[in-house]
Amino acid sequence: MKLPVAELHVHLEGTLEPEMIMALAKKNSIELPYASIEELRAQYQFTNLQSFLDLFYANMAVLRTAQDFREITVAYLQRAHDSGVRHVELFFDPQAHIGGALDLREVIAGIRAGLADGLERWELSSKLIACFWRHAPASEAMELMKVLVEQKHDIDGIGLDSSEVGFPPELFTEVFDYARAHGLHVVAHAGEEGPAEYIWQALDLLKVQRVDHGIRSLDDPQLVQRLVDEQMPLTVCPLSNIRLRAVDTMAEHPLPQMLAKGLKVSVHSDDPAYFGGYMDANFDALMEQFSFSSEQLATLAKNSFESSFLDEQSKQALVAEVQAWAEQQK
Ligand code: HPA
Ligand SMILES: [Zn+2]
Repeated sequence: MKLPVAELHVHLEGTLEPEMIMALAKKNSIELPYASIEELRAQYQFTNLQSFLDLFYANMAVLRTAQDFREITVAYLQRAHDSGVRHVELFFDPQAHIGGALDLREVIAGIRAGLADGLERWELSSKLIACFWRHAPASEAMELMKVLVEQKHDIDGIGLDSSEVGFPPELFTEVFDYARAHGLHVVAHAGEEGPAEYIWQALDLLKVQRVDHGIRSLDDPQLVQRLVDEQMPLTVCPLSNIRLRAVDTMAEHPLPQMLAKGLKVSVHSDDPAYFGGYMDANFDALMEQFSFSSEQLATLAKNSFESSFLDEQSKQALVAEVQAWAEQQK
């Protein structure tokens, strides 16, 4: 039996494997600046978050039809299912896909069709979260936020992603107020490269229900205390942190320290096609370095379900499966 987990921090566009990028470019007659898959793969050397985002945004332009979105969603869910994932809360970047021929409604319909396929084929449940770009003006996010609500687009929540340093959460206070007032779940990337101060802002101004990454919280003991007291979920992405140089080596990754402090951490894959793998690869890398006990693994898995936006009954059923897994390890 695989360790059952929830994937709460994965960007759909970050699951586009190089083979899919080349195939979609060909199908949609899009010229890529790479002659071969090897040339494309050679770009996957990142020095920081921005160096990754530049490639990530360029590559996602190959997505042009609702069917493209459906197919990449199903391909991801297949991969997630294979690695023990039982529930997914999927991010996508609407601002990357509007302005062209495709309507936002078709993008969301394509993703939702893929998510429905996943439920039918693998009983994999899901939520969909639209992330706003923090490098774009907050006024643009606000306009889009209103469109999402007024036109009743089928999303479960909103997030905040892209370039972090220089774009503090406070810029998006109004957007998040609006989302909460309309019953949407709210999460935000904070403390990946940016300072602990951005995590305070995400809590106090955006009033988020989860912090994505949050590793820089360890710089601020008062913040750690607050996060522990509130049992605020932090979605940690080990391979992402290494590949984007937020952390130098796996040996220095703060996850064991975060667990030991009683922070509500869980493990996620962020942009698995870019960072060296899916949920299983993240756990393998952690195990190789830290040899976590089955109790520690069960805590990470239990946290992932408890941090999700599933209803209480579903959470309890999945947590019971984690306990059954832990029993089997004895
Ligand atoms: O790790 C990330 N950080 C910020 N924005 C992102 N968009 C995709 N992945 C990321
Ligand atoms: Zn992310």
